[in-house]
Amino acid sequence: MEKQPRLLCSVLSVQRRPYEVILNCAILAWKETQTTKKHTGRGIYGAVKAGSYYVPMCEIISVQEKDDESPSENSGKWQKVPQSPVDSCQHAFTVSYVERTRQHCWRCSEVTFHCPELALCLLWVQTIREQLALLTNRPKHLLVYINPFGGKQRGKQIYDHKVTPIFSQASISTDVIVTEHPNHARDHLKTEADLMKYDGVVCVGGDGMFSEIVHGLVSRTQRDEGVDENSMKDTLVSCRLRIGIIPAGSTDCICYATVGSNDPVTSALHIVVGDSQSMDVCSVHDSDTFLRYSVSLLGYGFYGDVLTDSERKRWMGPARYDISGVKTFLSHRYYEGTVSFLPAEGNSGTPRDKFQCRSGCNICRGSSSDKLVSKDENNLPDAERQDDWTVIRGKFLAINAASMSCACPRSPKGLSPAAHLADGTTDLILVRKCSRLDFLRHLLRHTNKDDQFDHSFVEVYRVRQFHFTPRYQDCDSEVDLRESGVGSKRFLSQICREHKACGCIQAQSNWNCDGEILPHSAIQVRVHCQLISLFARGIEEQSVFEDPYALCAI
Ligand SMILES: Nc1ncnc2c1ncn2[C@@H]1O[C@H](COP(=O)(O)OP(=O)(O)OP(=O)(O)O)[C@@H](O)[C@H]1O
Repeated sequence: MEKQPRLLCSVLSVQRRPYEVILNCAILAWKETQTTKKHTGRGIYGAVKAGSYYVPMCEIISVQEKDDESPSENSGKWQKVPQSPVDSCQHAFTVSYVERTRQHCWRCSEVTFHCPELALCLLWVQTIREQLALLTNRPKHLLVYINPFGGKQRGKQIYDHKVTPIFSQASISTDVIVTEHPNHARDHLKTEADLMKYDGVVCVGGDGMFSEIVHGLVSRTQRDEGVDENSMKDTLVSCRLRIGIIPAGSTDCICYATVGSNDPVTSALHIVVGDSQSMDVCSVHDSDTFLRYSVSLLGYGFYGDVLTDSERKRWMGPARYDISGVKTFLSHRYYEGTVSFLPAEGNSGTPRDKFQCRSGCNICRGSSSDKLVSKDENNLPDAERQDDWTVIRGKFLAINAASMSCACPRSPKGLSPAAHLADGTTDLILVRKCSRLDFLRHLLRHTNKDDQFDHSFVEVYRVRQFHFTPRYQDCDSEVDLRESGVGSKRFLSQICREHKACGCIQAQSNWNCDGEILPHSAIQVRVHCQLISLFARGIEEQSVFEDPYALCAI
């Protein structure tokens, strides 16, 4: 970090002890002037030095003058007579800032500085406010959608009690819409919302609610920019507004991946400080028809079947996922088809890398130029591009595309631990037909720390685009069928598809698209690099901070 010139330096008191307080445009630091052996201060930013503390300017939430606490006003009680100049500091200001606690959670903390004179107190308040005003990435006006029925139906309560006080402390104004039906937020964003008024859109709910916001905002942006969503070849335009998620759902997978926890206060603070985390979005098409966007997981076979079955058991509540999971596992259905994909080349790493996507990830940072690359790809003749495609045919128990690790408390490392949030790729995981025991071994790897992909029947590829065609929609395979004399089998499975009640094995599954059923088998998927941006900063590593005093030019 570069040394910054001091803006202010004074001796002020904190909890009746004198501190040298320094402000520059990057940090506010305070160091005890008389450290005693007994007192071992804890740096707010981790262990700095005993009695030394600092907060980066970008993590200060607000500064307020504190009411005068002169002894004469506290009448009727015994008062301590001021012994030293520190005791006589009657003017004070309070700085609210972000403090890190356990498991990537943030809290709003405060420190009050007492000043000997009013003029000095006002100077500190004014100077800190001027510095905060220079942080132009902070939102001032937000559009908020609350799903009152997400998760445990506590969305409104969470917003009113935990988020509103933080937004008002940071002087953020809001327009709040409590949704009245599914897709209310999506449709409002798509057609009605006056987006120019806002610096961001916030959803209070779970992953389903976030998906609504993504669909509304991305579709609206393409419409405003004259981009045809139905055309696979068109490069989509990135959204101007950042999205904030206040977790109030049942899984909150996106919050875990982008913030590291599902704590509403932490998410509110990431919004207040104006964090920014880009994210890739996959568009899913069936020929020239746009179907959906996906940001986390596209799953065919096992995960498609679990979701389809669990939807029929909604009345069971969250237990339905476990019951459908066991049922689907026991049915051990596999699906035939053709997967073709365009592998990611360049510096994109591999799905088997040991390092994970974390705050400030170099691979994601280096990928921002991929937006331009993918534009150029559009200009290549089709024949040239097809040479780069890889085609795999087979029988699969599961075909998954993870655009992020998909880590959550149930699967601490996720489906693809090394997947990146914003590198313009998705990790395509093919689980070929194997025994039930082997498939169980594979599923168990989602819950432990062993290599997910270290099985002979599992293949993984980092890709920019992929297509899937189920066998009976695949023209080539008709030839295979005739040759192998199983035409009657095809005829039967067609009957079964049309008459599901017969209970025999279905030839096709559905796609699970970020937890929503996509009733299509043949799809074409393209990753759009960094199409959206969230009020988040990725999962932070524990870092060693420098001595703040070394950062202030004397
Ligand atoms: N007012 C509403 N009434 C009924 N459904 C709604 C309403 N508003 C939004 N929804 C729908 O509720 C669905 C689920 O919401 P949400 O994602 O907030 O919670 P969840 O499903 O419990 O959490 P998660 O998606 O994390 O598992 C969303 O797909 C959304 O479209």
